[in-house]
Amino acid sequence: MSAAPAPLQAARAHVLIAVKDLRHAKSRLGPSLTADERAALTLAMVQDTVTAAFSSEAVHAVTVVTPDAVVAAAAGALGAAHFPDRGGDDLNAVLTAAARTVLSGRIVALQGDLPCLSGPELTAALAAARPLRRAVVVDHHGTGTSALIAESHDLDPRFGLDSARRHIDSGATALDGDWPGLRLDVDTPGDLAAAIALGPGPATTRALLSMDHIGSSHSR
Ligand SMILES: Nc1nc2c(ncn2[C@@H]2O[C@H](COP(=O)(O)OP(=O)(O)OP(=O)(O)O)[C@@H](O)[C@H]2O)c(=O)[nH]1
Ligand SMILES: C=C(OP(=O)(O)O)C(=O)O
Repeated sequence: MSAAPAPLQAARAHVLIAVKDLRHAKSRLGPSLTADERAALTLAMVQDTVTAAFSSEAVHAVTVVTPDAVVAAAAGALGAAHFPDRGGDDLNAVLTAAARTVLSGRIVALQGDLPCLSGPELTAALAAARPLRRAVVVDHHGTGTSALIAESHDLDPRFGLDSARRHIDSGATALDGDWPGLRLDVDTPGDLAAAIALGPGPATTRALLSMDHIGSSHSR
């Protein structure tokens, strides 16, 4: 990625993607996958999410917030920076700390399990959020958060149960764009089936193809 001139770079967003230790991630996919498959799929979805984020012209940097060296290395190979999470803090505390290390500008706290995300979707969401102090992209279930967008000092992340409601109740405006890939976070076997139907990115497609009991002939 070539460096943008400073004013343009300042107008673009910094994406933060939190990912927990791969051994513990995506436990709700547990019944249909082995532990190794779950880790491989989690990593592949992070890779597709990072790749899609970098393909958005409204993004100038991506940082993964993670204690996992494998995630940090794989995201680093795609150009992402690493903010180490040494444990002891919850997700929202570690996201707040990461956002504060980015001194100014727009932050997108983005889920890392968006295998169908496209760059144009993220560009459109960031454009819709531009006039707003704080904005939320509600996930496909209507209860969770795919993305929280705000200035770095003002992120106030409230991820977790019913986070869409808690972001809205704390002042974030829900964006209403038609962004199926941005909204489709994969936590359950049903979400995974929906992602396979929509068309996951290449890393996720490759991971699924290696799991012949799930299998996928779908790719973008
Ligand atoms: N760095 C970091 N990321 C976290 C932490 N807790 C959760 N996350 C990430 O935040 C996102 C939402 O977290 P969860 O829904 O709790 O976890 P998940 O791995 O997606 O799914 P489940 O294990 O099925 O709950 C996921 O990308 C997680 O990897 C944490 O303590 N530190
Ligand atoms: C933590 C959240 O995500 P998930 O859908 O992975 O539970 C959330 O939506 O706030």
